[in-house]
Amino acid sequence: MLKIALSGCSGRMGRVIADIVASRNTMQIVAGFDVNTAKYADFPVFSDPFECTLDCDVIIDFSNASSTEHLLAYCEKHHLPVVICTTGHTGEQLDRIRSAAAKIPVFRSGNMSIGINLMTALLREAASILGDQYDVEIIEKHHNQKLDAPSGTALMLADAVAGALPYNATYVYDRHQRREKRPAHEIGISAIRGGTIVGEHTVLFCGRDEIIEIKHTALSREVFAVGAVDAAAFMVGCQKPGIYDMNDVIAARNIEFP
Ligand SMILES: NC(=O)C1=CN([C@@H]2O[C@H](COP(=O)(O)OP(=O)(O)OC[C@H]3O[C@@H](n4cnc5c(N)ncnc54)[C@H](OP(=O)(O)O)[C@@H]3O)[C@@H](O)[C@H]2O)C=CC1
Ligand SMILES: O=C(O)C1=N[C@H](C(=O)O)C[C@H](O)C1
Repeated sequence: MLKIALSGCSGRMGRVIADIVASRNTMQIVAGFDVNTAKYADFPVFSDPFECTLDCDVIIDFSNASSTEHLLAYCEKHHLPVVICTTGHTGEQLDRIRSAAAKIPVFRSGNMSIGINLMTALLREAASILGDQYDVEIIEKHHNQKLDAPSGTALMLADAVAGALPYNATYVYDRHQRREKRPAHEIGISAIRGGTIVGEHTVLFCGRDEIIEIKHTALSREVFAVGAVDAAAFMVGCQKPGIYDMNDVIAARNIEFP
């Protein structure tokens, strides 16, 4: 039985994860960590991971970027693999994640759905073919409760495109004070917030007289939750310190993207 501790257990994603784990007989949530300790689940919830003395095999984290450093200290102390799904990290927080990966297995992805991870492969292909003849713009849409912008996914998609372009792209998040034509070699990233949109990401390659759009729509939070639970099972199997992402989980299942 896989024993999971769930960070951010009282939040939107935490509650979906708890339902999915409860529906599987190979795993259980033994503890939750959350600043909000209101009772939503049938496992104990701790406001600080260090208060928890229960045994677990892996941590899944959907909380807040400000809690990552403390959570990593706990994982390092107990030598536990961690699946970080939280987004909105600063450069410093990302450095801390990388330094933890020298000691423990760390999984990190801005999006846990198979569809978005396939999309990154399609984007790499498109960017390498279209090169510098097409302007790249990314539009992401999310619910009005989301704290960070742009989304972790939008940054992940931008990185996939940028890595395949023949130039060093600059990311541009805001044009409202600029009074100039759109320079080449930019990737524009726009964030829209409203209502209950689960998550929509569109990447546009805009050329002369034609536009190619590659778009992903998440219709429920389950797509992320299933990916996170699969990643947790994968991380318990892989004992080596290092940084892992959804491509490692997909490869382990023998699914091949181009
Ligand atoms: N990688 C992926 O595929 C996905 C990533 N996400 C990311 O996961 C994170 C959570 O999303 P979501 O569930 O919608 O957000 P919620 O705000 O619904 O849930 C986060 C939970 O964590 C709690 N929390 C806030 N600060 C801390 C802290 N310092 N320590 C412990 N717990 C804390 C919140 O409490 P309170 O409400 O009281 O602040 C809340 O209960 C976000 O960063 C989001 O972008 C979301 C979906 C998919
Ligand atoms: O906060 C969310 O809801 C989501 N966050 C992730 C992100 O920042 O990309 C993933 C997903 O789009 C939902």
